[in-house]
Amino acid sequence: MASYLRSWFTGIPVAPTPTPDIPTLNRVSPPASDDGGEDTETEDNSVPAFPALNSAQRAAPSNTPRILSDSALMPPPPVPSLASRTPGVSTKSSASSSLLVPTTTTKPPTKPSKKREKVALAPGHSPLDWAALKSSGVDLRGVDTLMRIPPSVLKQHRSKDDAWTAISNKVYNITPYLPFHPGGERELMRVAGRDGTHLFASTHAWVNADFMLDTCLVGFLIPEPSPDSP
Ligand code: HEM
Repeated sequence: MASYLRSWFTGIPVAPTPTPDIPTLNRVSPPASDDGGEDTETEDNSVPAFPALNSAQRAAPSNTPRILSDSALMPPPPVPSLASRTPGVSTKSSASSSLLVPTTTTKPPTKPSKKREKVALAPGHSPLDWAALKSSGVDLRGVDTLMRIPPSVLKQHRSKDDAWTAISNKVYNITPYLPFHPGGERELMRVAGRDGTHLFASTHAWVNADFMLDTCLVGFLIPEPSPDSP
């Protein structure tokens, strides 16, 4: 066994001692004599060298990292026209590598076309007050039943105290909502007596008119009936 281990550690193959009846090729396992034969008396207890004397580690020149000198290092990439730059002046050729603010940002921002006015609502007319009024059970429709309303009928309701508008084919009485509208009465009156779907959506598409005005529903917008129809 000892000779087997020694050959494994040192890497030097131990020449098998061929015996007449055992072919050399079959000697893959330690020889039977290792278990307690003649080798036990001459057991080798010497500690093998580590790394092995003929190992690749020992063969390597040195594993200490080599400190490269400046001349041995890869040179940095050339900086185009950096040296010839005048501070504060943009050069077209070095526009991509320049640290200057792009010229496009020096233009003043264009003014918004329309200014949205903030409207101060009267006390007691906050969105919460409107929600409370809606759920109070007070009649906000002003009509007994829901109706089919053609544009000609809608047109007749365009005064502040009797204002209707159509949004997505639903006709609402907007009179009670006028003092609660965050955009102001004047803006809301622009859709009185007509289809306000487009103006409403272009102003605040995120507002849920159906929810805001559900208790103000008076009917549904229908196409104008032709004069010939009965
Ligand atoms: C007809 C039903 C309408 C309802 C239920 C309604 C409802 C509302 C609501 C809830 C807000 C507040 C939105 C928010 O804070 O984000 C608002 C704001 C506003 N609405 Fe309306 N609106 C209506 C129609 C209109 C119309 C027809 C116009 C203008 C033509 C208009 C102009 C505005 C404006 C300018 C604001 C902004 C107010 C601000 O920024 O403080 N609204 N509206």
